Amino acid sequence: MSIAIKGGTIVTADLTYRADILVEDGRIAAIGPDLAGDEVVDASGAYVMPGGIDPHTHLEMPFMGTHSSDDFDTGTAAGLAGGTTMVVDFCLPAPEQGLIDALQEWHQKAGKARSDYSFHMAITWWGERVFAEMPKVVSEGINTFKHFMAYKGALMVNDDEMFASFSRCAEIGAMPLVHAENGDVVAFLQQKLLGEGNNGPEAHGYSRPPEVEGEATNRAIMIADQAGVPLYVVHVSCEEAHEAIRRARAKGMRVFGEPLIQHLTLDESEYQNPDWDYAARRVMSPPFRNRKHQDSLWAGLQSGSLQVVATDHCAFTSEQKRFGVGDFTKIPNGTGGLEDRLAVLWTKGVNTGRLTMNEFVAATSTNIAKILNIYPRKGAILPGADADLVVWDPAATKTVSAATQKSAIDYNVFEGFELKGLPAVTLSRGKIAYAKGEVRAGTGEGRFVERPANAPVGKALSTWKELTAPRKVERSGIPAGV
Ligand SMILES: NC(=O)NCCC(=O)O
Ligand SMILES: [Zn+2]
Ligand SMILES: [Zn+2]
Repeated sequence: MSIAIKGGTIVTADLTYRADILVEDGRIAAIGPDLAGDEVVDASGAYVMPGGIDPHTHLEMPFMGTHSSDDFDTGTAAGLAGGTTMVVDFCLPAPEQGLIDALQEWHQKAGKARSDYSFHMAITWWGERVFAEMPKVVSEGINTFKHFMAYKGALMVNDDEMFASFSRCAEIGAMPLVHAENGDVVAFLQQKLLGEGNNGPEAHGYSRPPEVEGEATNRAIMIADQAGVPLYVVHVSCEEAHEAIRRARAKGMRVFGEPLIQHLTLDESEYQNPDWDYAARRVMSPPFRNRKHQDSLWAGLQSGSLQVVATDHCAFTSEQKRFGVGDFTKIPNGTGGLEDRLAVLWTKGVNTGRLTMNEFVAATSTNIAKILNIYPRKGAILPGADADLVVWDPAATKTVSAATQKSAIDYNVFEGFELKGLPAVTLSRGKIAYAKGEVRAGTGEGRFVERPANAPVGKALSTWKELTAPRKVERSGIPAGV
């Protein structure tokens, strides 16, 4: 069965033009005028863009004594309703657990996905087994390895482990990711604040100042450079971290930065709310920052020093957040955003003139497809690409409300936001997955997307590192005794 998307304006990362799209067998079969299909999607007055790719989600994540409440079913339903057609989640091996064993567990969980998905593999401990299994992970279609520099005593890895893992990534054509916060300093500040009686959600922000993020980002960049591998910094929230990335890129280093839609649009005043639940629902790491940091992140997207807008969707209910009453360090860290990422970025970015429509597509889809080495299968509107598309109605409006969301939790951090520009129809591999407010893709219809190793930037960097590696100077006529 074929579908013709007719009358719309195609918006990609580099072009805006009027054309129809014919979709057949899950792929884009043709782009041009007057195309016909078995079914027609009317896109007049709308933009047709590559479906969003969210490279940072935690669905059914085991964390802080509980599991995040959106699983691959509700999480990907929320994504499709918001125009996101692929998520990349994090596979988290338990202490001493093998990577391949953990991967099997994550494949099991993701069997419920309604949209396509992939995984990053987290390095949560270090040893012979992890070293040996990393290439197997790559042969299973995963080319990224995540390192937490925070969450001391849980997910955190130390510098020597990071250097060993980054070096292994360089050997096997993979790319490391980092959650960059100095976990030792955060752990110290948490205890200090608690000791001083500062136990509410606002103390979460005080315990993770921008400096700890900036320091860790600089450190990760240095370690990646010494290991000879590109680096992707997740949830960049502040000028200090952005500055480190900007400086590294200006020196020719291959470093990518990912701000979140939450950090771009919500600020630290949220933690001062007198309602404990309200503030706790917004506890995530890094925490929300002030206006100066938000302006820095927007400028990074505009200038190209930051490339991707993600969500870090890790949704806990109010009841789960209450684990931390009396001790902010026990509030499960994480917020939602999958359903609203595109519409909030459009409203606050495109409608305000901060971003062009093409920059919007780059930041929500195309750039990450290139970084993760799945372009142009994903992130493109080209013949042969997967027909993951969103028909975007720039005139549609809504007020964000937890009461109408697809996510399983009982609140929304964007509650009350007035959005203009919404998905009308989302297609996932050529099928209508969302239309008229209803998710049509069924549980389990999503597919795992394999991501090959040796992405172009990684290959270029290893060529350069090899060319410029230290070489012994061969000398003749060396005087005796020297
Ligand atoms: N970000 C957050 O607070 N929770 C999810 C885990 C992580 O990404 O650090
Ligand atoms: Zn993180
Ligand atoms: Zn995360």
